Amino acid sequence: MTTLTQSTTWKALQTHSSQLPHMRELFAQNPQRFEQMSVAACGLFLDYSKNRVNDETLKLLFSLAKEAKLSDKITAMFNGDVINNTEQRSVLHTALRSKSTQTIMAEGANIVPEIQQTLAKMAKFVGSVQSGEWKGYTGKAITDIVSIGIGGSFLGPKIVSQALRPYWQEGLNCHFVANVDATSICEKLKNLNAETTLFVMSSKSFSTQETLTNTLSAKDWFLAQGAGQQDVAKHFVAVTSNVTKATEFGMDASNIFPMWDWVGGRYSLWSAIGLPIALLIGMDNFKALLDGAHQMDEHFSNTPVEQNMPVIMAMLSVLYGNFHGAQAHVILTYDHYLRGLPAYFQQLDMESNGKSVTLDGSDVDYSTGPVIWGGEGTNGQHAYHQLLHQGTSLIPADFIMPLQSHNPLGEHHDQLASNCFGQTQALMQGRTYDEALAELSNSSLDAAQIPLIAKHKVMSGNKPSNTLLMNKLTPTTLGALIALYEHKTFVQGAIWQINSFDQWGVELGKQLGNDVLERIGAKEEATQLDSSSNALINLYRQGKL
Ligand SMILES: O=P(O)(O)OC[C@H]1O[C@](O)(CO)[C@@H](O)[C@@H]1O
Repeated sequence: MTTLTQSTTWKALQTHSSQLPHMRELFAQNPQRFEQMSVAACGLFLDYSKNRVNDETLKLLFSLAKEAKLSDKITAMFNGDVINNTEQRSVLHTALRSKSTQTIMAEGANIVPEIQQTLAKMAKFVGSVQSGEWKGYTGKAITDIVSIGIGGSFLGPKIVSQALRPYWQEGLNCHFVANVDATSICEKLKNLNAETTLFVMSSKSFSTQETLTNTLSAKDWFLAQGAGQQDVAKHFVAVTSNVTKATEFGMDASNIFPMWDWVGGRYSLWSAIGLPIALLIGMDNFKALLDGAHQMDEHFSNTPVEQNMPVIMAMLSVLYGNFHGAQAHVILTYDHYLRGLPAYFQQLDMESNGKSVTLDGSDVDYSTGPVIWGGEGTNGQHAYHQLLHQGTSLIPADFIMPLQSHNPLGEHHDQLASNCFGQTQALMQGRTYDEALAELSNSSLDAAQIPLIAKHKVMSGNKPSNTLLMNKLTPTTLGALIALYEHKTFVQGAIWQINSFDQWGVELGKQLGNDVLERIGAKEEATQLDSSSNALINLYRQGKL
C-alpha cells in the first residue's frame, strides 16, 4: 500500500465521491453553480460545473493537491531542478517561452541567451524563406516544406500548423512525414518539385529510425531529380539536440537549429522543433504562440489551486480515474482547425503519465494516466457519442470551442455551438424512464411497445464534461490552450508521484524491432524466438502466404 492511498484525504474522497447526488440535483440545489464553477485565464474560459463535484469534493481534491506539495513541485520544474530523475534532466519547456529578460538556470548556466539566439536564428531563416530571398538550387523561391519527424517532433509542428491555417503565408505549403511506411513519403513527394522544396528534419536525438530513414529517402529523391550533392544545403535543414550526429549525417552546420536535453520530445514544439510552424505563420505569430503559453505558465505558477485552471482540470481527472473507475478521457474539439488536437494531447498525456512505478520505484496501487482519445464535433456525435451517452464506461469529456469562427458562414457556427452545448447538457442531465415514457406517449407507437422503447431511450446522465471556450482561435489562445494541458498532465503526475518526463516504455519495442530487422535480413530462417515471432518473420521473408 502506498502512503497516497492510505491518506485520510484519499479515503475521504473514496467515501464522499460515492455519496454525491446526481448532477441534475446538484444543479437544482445551487443556482450559482455555473458562476462558482467556472474560471477565466489567459483568454480561455473553463466551465467545470458539469462535473460530479460539490464544494466538499473540490475542497478534498485541493487538499490532495496541497498534500502532494504541488506548489513546491511547480517551483522545482520552473527553477530547472532535475525533476526527470531517471534521465537526470531538468524539464524546462517553460523556459522556451520565457521573457528574454528572465534568468533560468540549467546545469549551472543561464539558458535564456541561447534560447534567444536560436529564436533569432529561426527569425532570420523564416524571414528569408517567406520573402523568397532563400533560393533553391535553380534560383527559385521555396513553395513547399516537407517536415520529417515523429512523435513530438511531428505532432507538435503538424497539429499547431493545422490549427493555425488562417495564419499561413500565401504561397507556402507544408507536408508532414512521420511513418517509416514508404507510402507516406512517396505519396508526398509525388506532387513536389525538388527545385522549390525545403526539407526540415526534426529529431531531438538524431537517432530515431523512422526519421533517419525518411530523410535518407528524401535526399535520394532530391538527388534523383537532378540536384547535386552541393545543392543539399539549400534544401535540407535539421533541428536537433545532437548537433555532432547531424553534422556527421551530412547536414550543413549552418543549417542546424539546436535544441536541448531539458526539452522533452512531447514538449518541444516551443523550441526550434516549431520551425515548420514558424515558416508557415511567420515569426511574429510564432512568438504570439509562445506568449500565449507563457501567460498560462504565469497563471499556473502564481494562482492558488482553487482558481488555477490546469490544477482544476487535473484534479477532476484524478477524481474520475481514482474514485470513479474512469479509464479513458475524451477530447472533443468543436472547431475543424483543432481536429488534430486530440492526437496531440494523446501523446502528451499517455507518454507522460502511462507509468506504473513511482519516482522512487515503488509499484503504484492506483490508476495513473487514462486512455486519451477524441475527435472533432459534430462528426463524433454521429459515431462514438452513443457510447458516451449510453455505454457502460464512464468517459469524462472536454469540449473545446472558439466563440467566433474564422469562417463565419450563414448559421454554421450557431449550429456548431448549439451541438456542443447540447451534448454537454445531454451528458449531464440524461433522460429518465418517465421522461422517455412521456415523450413517447403521443407517438404513433403501439401502446405495448412504448415501455420497451422507453427503456432503450433512458440515459443515466451524470456524465461529466468540461467546456473550454476562447473568443477566437489565435496563436496566443492556442499557445495558452496547449500549455494548459501540459500543466494539467504535470499536476496529475505530481499527485501520482510518477515521472511524467521519461518514456522507458517505448524502448523495448524499439530494441526488439531492431533485432527483428536483423533477423529479416539474415541468411537463415528465424528459429531463436518464440514460435509466433519466428513464424511471422519467416512468412515475411517468403513475401507471400
Ligand atoms: O525527436 P526524436 O528524438 O526523433 O524522438 C521522437 C519521439 O520519439 C520518442 O522518444 C518516443 O519514441 C518521443 O518521446 C519523441 O517525441
